[in-house]
Amino acid sequence: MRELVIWGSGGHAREINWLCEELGVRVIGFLDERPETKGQSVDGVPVLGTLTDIKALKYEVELICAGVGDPALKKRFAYHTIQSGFRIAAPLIHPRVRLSRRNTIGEGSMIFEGAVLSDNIKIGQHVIINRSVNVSHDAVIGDYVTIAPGVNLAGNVTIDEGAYIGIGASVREKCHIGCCSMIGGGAFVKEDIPSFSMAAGIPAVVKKRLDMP
Ligand SMILES: CC(=O)SCCNC(=O)CCNC(=O)[C@H](O)C(C)(C)COP(=O)(O)OP(=O)(O)OC[C@H]1O[C@@H](n2cnc3c(N)ncnc32)[C@H](O)[C@@H]1OP(=O)(O)O
Repeated sequence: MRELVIWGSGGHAREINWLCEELGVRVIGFLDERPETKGQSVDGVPVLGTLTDIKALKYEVELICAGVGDPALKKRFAYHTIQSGFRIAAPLIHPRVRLSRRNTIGEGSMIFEGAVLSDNIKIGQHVIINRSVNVSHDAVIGDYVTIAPGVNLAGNVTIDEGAYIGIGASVREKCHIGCCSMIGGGAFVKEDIPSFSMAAGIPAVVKKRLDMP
């Protein structure tokens, strides 16, 4: 049986734990940098501390770094996990996801129930595709991207590393969303969005520039 440890112990980490229950994958514990959470039990799964606390499990468990929605945090967790010599988990895909065998999905990524990913789609590492997301043909989704529930991406959309697509947003065909940008919930993106921008509304317009991490 696969055994996993999940970075994070909040709502999203708990949803991954549920996904793992559905897949028959055993979650050994959560990791959380906040010292006060160590030793707590979340949905019956222990919070183990940080990577230092699970050194003995290095060659036994796979790590999920996308246990939080924030792309920058995912990236930091992944950096430390790889530096410490732990293995990143193979993708987690809910049994009720539809996807073509011509799609590629990077390690540490996950796809939740009800998502449909049609043909020739490339998904990077540590990507979250949440429930009921529709991804159309030829999309390219970069590392650490988070796509919230109910998002619709039309054909040939490109989303660069570290972008966040808010709940229920839709993106028109061939649009490009730049690195680390955020799209507000419910938006309709009809033009390219530059990197490090927050865009929202129908149609989506850039509301503010975001700081580089
Ligand atoms: C299972 C789960 O729970 S998954 C999580 C799902 N949650 C989401 O997807 C959340 C999506 N988040 C949002 O939509 C947020 O509003 C964000 C992240 C895009 C922006 O948040 P903030 O940076 O705090 O934006 P802020 O409040 O400063 O707003 C800036 C401007 O954008 C507007 N704005 C923010 N979000 C939206 C939106 N979704 N639609 C339209 N306008 C918006 C604000 O009204 C404000 O406009 P103004 O300058 O004219 O007054």
